[in-house]
Amino acid sequence: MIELRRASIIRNGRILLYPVNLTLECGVLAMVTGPNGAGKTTLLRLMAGLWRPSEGEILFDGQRPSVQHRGQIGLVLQESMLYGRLTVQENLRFFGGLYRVRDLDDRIRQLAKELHFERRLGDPVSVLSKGYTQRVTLARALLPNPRLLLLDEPFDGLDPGVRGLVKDVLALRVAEGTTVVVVTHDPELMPNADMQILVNRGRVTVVSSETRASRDRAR
Ligand SMILES: Nc1ncnc2c1ncn2[C@@H]1O[C@H](COP(=O)(O)OP(=O)(O)OP(=O)(O)O)[C@@H](O)[C@H]1O
Repeated sequence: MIELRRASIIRNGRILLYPVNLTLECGVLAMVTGPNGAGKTTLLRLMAGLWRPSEGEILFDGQRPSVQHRGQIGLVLQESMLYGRLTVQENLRFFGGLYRVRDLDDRIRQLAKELHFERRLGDPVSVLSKGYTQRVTLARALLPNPRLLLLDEPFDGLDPGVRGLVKDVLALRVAEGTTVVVVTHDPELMPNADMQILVNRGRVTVVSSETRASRDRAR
């Protein structure tokens, strides 16, 4: 699905990510861990196409990234990227419009139900708690049904019940074939990850990897 070929990020003469080779197939759940400042978010930005590789290249389905691929990537960074003065519904309508999501109101209702925030659709985002904001941010990323979902600390600030809910939502997307990459400081939150990626001082290492086929065989 996505392949990084000796892709690196250099900013102001500093290497933030050393050249990395990494391939993520469809329907893989990958967990990215590592200390603060290691380069985890930088890796997400690189995969999302927000930052171009300084060296090397990224391929989507074997092709150079295009505008069409951008629409297939859902990205949740630590800042919510929602408009505080707009309601939850208005925000989702706005982003859904950008992504040209079909049957938008139905899709919004469906995601609000799935992520348990239907009763907050009319509230301005600025009054939401962190846990609700996280869920709405995830819904924004899920609106266009992305094939690649990149999440930076999606469990941060969630109570255990909501963490379980978000995990289920992600597991369902993985089962449907979405490739999901989750940055987390707590590996115990992702015991089902097919792939563990460690980032340390800009160096990316795949610690363990299990293909979908081998995972299915083990069941
Ligand atoms: N826009 C930028 N320009 C230059 N350097 C940056 C930029 N953004 C981040 N960095 C640097 O890149 C390095 C990696 O940062 P990054 O945010 O990827 O780390 P992280 O592993 O996600 O950390 P954390 O766990 O604290 O979120 C840090 O030293 C940071 O200062």
